[in-house]
Amino acid sequence: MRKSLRGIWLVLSMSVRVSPWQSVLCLAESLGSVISLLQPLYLAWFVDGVLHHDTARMAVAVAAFAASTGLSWGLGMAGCDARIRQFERVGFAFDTEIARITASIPTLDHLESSKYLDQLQALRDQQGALGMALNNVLNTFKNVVFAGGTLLLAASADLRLLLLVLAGVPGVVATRWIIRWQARSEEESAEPGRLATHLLELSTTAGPGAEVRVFGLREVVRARLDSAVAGWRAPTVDLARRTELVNAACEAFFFASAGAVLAWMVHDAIRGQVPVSALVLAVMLVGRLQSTANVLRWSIHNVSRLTRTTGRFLWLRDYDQEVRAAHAGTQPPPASLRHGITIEDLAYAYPEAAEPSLRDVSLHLPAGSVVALVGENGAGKSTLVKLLTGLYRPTAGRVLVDGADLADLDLPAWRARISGAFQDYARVEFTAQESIGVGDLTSVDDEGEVRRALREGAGEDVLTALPQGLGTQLGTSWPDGVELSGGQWQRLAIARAMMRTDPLLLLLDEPTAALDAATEHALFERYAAAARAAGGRGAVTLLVTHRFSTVAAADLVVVLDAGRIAEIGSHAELMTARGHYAELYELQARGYR
Ligand SMILES: Nc1ncnc2c1ncn2[C@@H]1O[C@H](COP(=O)(O)OP(=O)(O)OP(=O)(O)O)[C@@H](O)[C@H]1O
Repeated sequence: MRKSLRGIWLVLSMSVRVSPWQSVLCLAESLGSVISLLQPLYLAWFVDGVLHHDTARMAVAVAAFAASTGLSWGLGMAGCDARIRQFERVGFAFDTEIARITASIPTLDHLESSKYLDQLQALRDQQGALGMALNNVLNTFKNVVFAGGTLLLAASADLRLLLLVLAGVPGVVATRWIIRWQARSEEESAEPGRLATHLLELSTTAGPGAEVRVFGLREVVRARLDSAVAGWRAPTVDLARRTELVNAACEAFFFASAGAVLAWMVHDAIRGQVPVSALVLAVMLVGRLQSTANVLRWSIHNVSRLTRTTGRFLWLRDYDQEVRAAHAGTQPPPASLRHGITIEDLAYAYPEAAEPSLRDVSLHLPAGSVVALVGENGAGKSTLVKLLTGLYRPTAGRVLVDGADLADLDLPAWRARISGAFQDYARVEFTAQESIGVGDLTSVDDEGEVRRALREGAGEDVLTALPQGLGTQLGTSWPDGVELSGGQWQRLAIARAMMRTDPLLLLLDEPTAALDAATEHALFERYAAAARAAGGRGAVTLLVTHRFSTVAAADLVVVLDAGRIAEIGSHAELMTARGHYAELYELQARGYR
């Protein structure tokens, strides 16, 4: 009940926020429905007037009927129009809010949790449902008012009609079952729905298209897609079948009961114990009571649907607030680093992962240093990089920036002092200038700065592939858009990382994987020289790479193995130690000879 009230409040307050006047106008429909309530009574008056040859009564009945019909129709039209317009606006306002919350959650963990993704999928599957929720609230209000009035009218005609309320009880009970089945069906559909979306992307987008064709995966993907779609639809089909069956049984029971009550009243009318006008009213009210029972069931149904949908929205909002509360740090980052970045007993486990991906990591990255992070695939390098940006919350331990806990720092302010190129770099399909320039929003329109960043990231060659230079639209899915190679996209990502001129931490997570070893080496030496030149700021440069030839230029090499630090020291120290690093280094060096 509390959840339903919270959901109704959420929807109504959003409606008032979107447009207070339209919200009030929406209530006109309910008023029209109250006015139309008394129409059976006017008909009964008319019949009574006919039976008693009372023309005045007949005229009053006709006038009342005509006036109430006209008024309720007019109010109904105005209210319905307002309701439709308003629920569209409210739906749009909720969609915007969902997009805003999803994009602004400060960490990434949620995007890797299946629980979160299932909730989001259910929210997306019910797209528009939050707008419809306003419709449901208004309809429920109208239905409840109408049902109450109908019951009063029925009681005034003949108390036996109230027995039909009991005949509606099985329907109400059945509605509760249907609601439960529906919630289960939505949950069961979420995961196969996500799988179907993923498989559809695999089979219809250009990126994975090559592998799908080369490996002949079309049939495999299609078969899996069929089974995912079947898994996604099965709960809905099953729900529809059960619902129809139960509804038919409830209606049959209601009409059988109504037939019995009416037969009883006809029997009494023949004996003169019930006036004919009351019988006319009763016959008309049976139909109304039946539709009242139905709309009440739908109202219960709608309120529970609304509760579920608003519940998911509120869950998302609460989650956002919870994450924000956990990152409520307000301390500004230092203007420059004097000591460096210290990692203390850091551990991190991905959501729902059985084992932590990093554990017992303690490390000091001195101010002004160039650090190389190496290790085999899955060693935990990218995870460590993301922890330094505050994209994940450590499961244990902490990161200290010149002695200040990262958790106490103002996260957006800290991120404003980081720059980087990441393994999963973004293909920003804007113009080339904007695609690079977004690395520093304050200079996005400054062509000179963008050219400088391109130069520092060794990406000038990319300009030759761009017919309109920096003004070229990127991505062939846009008019006049140009597609780039993987390496060219990556060079733009590196240039983007060069846009910020005063980062305290420069993260380069295999940004050069698509470049040849010599270019990577040259680039890294350039970064290292730039980092040393900017020594006054104490910036730390952290490079993740698999190429040991590049690593030798770093001040410090950190070797990660299965989530732990295996070795640490300068290239020379690690070579002298003749450990795992030296072994891997020589292995690669032999490969190049
Ligand atoms: N989103 C995720 N959810 C669960 N586990 C993950 C996720 N991302 C990475 N992992 C796991 O965490 C471990 C470390 O992954 P990480 O990407 O940090 O390794 P890496 O050293 O950067 O590897 P690579 O050199 O291949 O990029 C791996 O065992 C990986 O399976």
